Amino acid sequence: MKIASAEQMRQIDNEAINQFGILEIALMENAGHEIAKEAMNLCKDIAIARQSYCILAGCGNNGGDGFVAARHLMNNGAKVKIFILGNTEHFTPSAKINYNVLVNMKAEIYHIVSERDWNRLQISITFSDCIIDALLGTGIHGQLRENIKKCIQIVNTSNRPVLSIDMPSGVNANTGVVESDAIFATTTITFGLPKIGLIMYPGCKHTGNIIVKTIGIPNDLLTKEDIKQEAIDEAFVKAHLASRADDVYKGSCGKVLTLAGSTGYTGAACLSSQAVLKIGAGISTLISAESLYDILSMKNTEVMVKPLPEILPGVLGDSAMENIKDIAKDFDVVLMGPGLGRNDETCQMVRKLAIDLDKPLVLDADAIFAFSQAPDELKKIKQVPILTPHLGEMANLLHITISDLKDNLWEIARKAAEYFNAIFVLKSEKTLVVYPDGNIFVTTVGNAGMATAGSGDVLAGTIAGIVAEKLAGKMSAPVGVYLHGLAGDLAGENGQAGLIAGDILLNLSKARKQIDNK
Ligand SMILES: NC(=O)C1=CN([C@@H]2O[C@H](COP(=O)(O)OP(=O)(O)OC[C@H]3O[C@@H](n4cnc5c(N)ncnc54)[C@H](O)[C@@H]3O)[C@@H](O)[C@H]2O)[C@@H](O)CC1
Ligand SMILES: [K+]
Repeated sequence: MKIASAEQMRQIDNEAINQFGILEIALMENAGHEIAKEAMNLCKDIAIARQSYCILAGCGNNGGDGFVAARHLMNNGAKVKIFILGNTEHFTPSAKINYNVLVNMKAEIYHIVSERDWNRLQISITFSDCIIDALLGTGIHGQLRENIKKCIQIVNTSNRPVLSIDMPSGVNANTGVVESDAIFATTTITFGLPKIGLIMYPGCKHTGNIIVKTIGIPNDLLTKEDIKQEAIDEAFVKAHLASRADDVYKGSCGKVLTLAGSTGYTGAACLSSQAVLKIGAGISTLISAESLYDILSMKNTEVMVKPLPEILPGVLGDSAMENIKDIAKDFDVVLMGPGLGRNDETCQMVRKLAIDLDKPLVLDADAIFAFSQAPDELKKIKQVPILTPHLGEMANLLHITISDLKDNLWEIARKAAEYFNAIFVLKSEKTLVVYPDGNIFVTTVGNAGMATAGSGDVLAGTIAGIVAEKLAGKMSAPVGVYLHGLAGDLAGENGQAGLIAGDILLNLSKARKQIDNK
């Protein structure tokens, strides 16, 4: 499913209204109806006449959604109290209409002004079965006003179920940034498309379950090409990863040549070349500097190891280059970089190989470092390469600081992908896959336990394996990112702290089965 910024969502709403002729009030009605249904679902263990709701509303359309929900809940027989924060003179027209309806229905409405109002709010929250958060949606701007902040703090310490409307109030819809406070929701019901801030940190920690309702917005608007962000979720992977045929043989399942490892870093070579097989490719061959051959062949059984002449103990350089080019002819994909080392000659070899080989390439770790010494060389690569930097490696490649990169991550990543004509898998707590055409895919799986040595090596091998198997085509990088994250989540079921890269490796086939089976 695509994900939208606040501006894109506003644009979609406007087009639904102005081009398709759907009234704003109708969209709000649909939204409010869905909210009421979900609220009753959250309270389904309580008889409807005993259900008690506390609706916290701002004066924008988010509050308006809350007013419609209040009406539907009242009509169903639930007890509803509505608390309004903000200046009612600033009601949006649609919020005002629905507020007036509630007044006509003699709904229990309180405007939070005095200390007494705050006390009443506190008590109502304590005794409610569900709080509906209709304070702020995509219209948040600037620092939170003090009354909203105070209200959020009361909700967050109440220990009651919370249904947030569109966004957990306080989370920036464009970035996921929480400036000061934000509601921690049990469920967030969002409209049209999920907003970027629901997917990114720290916003994603505030959402609880996310439910998306399209509220009658025409599908053409929700799938427009100019919305260039998409979540990598189960549906995405199922749509893009074809099933393996029955009549395959190892050669037809994809062959990956891995150039990885140096003295002290044989583990990186093993993890990446083994991940190639564990994710499903048929053949994995690892190039080794000759003095590492014994250890690498001891550590690998299914991966074939080819020793080549070295320039220093455990270090590959010019002397291996022609051999590698020759060997690579038989492979579908070349993966370079995990633990390969940063010797000048190694770096030069990596750059020359990447430019000369007319093959799909996955460049990780030290291969990315090699290009940071001459970034423009990346543009000479014949096919669109996949680079898998973490934020530090990306900043180093672009010769900027990590904090500058973080401040404007999406824009910088988009520009870099376009400039270098490369696919960037930007590894962080929310890994992004950025394409030269500006499309960004954001993963929805993975956990903090995966911040562990070797996790990136497994990812590089996973992606190379998926590219080689040719079942996910242009979407191999996001599919690989998802399967790696899912494998990490499966491994994390036994505890996230202490999860090691080998655990992710072991769970790759299970992750893939989970996608194939469902
Ligand atoms: N436009 C549409 O067609 C639809 C909009 N919908 C709802 O409308 C929402 C967006 O509505 P709006 O654009 O009116 O915006 P919001 O209702 O999200 O926020 C605007 C209100 O919040 C206040 N506010 C903004 N920043 C604040 C801050 N830092 N501290 C305290 N108060 C602050 C403003 O004064 C204003 O009252 C969506 O999130 C969604 O819930 C839905 O009704 C579906 C249809
Ligand atoms: K909200």
